[in-house]
Amino acid sequence: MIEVDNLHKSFGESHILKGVTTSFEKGKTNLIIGQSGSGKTVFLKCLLGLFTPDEGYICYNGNIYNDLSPDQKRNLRQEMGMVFQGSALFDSLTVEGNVMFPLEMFTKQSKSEMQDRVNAVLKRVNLIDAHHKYPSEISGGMQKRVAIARAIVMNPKYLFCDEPNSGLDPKTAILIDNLIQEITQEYDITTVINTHDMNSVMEIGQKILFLKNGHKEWEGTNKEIFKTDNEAVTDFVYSSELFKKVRQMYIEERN
Ligand SMILES: Nc1ncnc2c1ncn2[C@@H]1O[C@H](COP(=O)(O)OP(=O)(O)OP(=O)(O)O)[C@@H](O)[C@H]1O
Repeated sequence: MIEVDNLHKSFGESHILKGVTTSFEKGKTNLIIGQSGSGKTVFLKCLLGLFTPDEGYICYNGNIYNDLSPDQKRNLRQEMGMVFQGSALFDSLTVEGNVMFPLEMFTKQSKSEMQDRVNAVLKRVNLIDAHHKYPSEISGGMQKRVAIARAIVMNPKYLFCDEPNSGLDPKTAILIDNLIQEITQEYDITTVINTHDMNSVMEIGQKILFLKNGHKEWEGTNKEIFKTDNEAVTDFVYSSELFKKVRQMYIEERN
């Protein structure tokens, strides 16, 4: 579980995060949504320990980050997996090499232990015959699977994903969303996902945090987002005609 209390972050005169308080439960897919520039990436980077908040704190399974020693902070970072926007695979390494990379960097496992672990996670993301291919030789959806395999190879307690669906067709996007949700539940990970994708909100938004101009405008579940009367949320979520119609149908069904 991650608890965030009164988080503030500024860059010079620009006050970006303005007192965000929220929590993300483990075993759940937690989504951060909001318009471009609302502070989602800055918030995710604070959760990753890449930015130091100016005020407030972040607590990981009961441990306040600021109170940890440098060694404890290093250990905590190794419990975090990250799926970057655009996958960020190493072009010069094979699929297997990409997934093995964190094990080689951060563990003292033998070659055969690492190989077993790499095989297991590649199998888990349904990539069984791409071990020796290079990123340029596989599809965007397969690259995302490799990125997810690499993010979970160290058995993380926390998984952060920045726009995991960007650049994917809607069907592949749903498969990737479902895979992230299954893995989150299976391994009881606290997963936080930055997204613009309204399909993701509806499909896997077990908890949704809506940021507006750096503050928490609304939070709730994908079921609750249908019912909310918060104008900022409805303006944002139902900016497409399709979703306006879906909401209307839902309201009519309820009445
Ligand atoms: N390192 C930085 N230094 C200065 N300003 C920054 C830095 N990182 C982000 N910002 C500013 O913080 C604001 C919020 O940016 P952020 O990237 O968090 O938005 P976002 O909600 O993720 O947007 P998008 O959906 O477009 O990715 C922007 O005005 C951005 O210019």
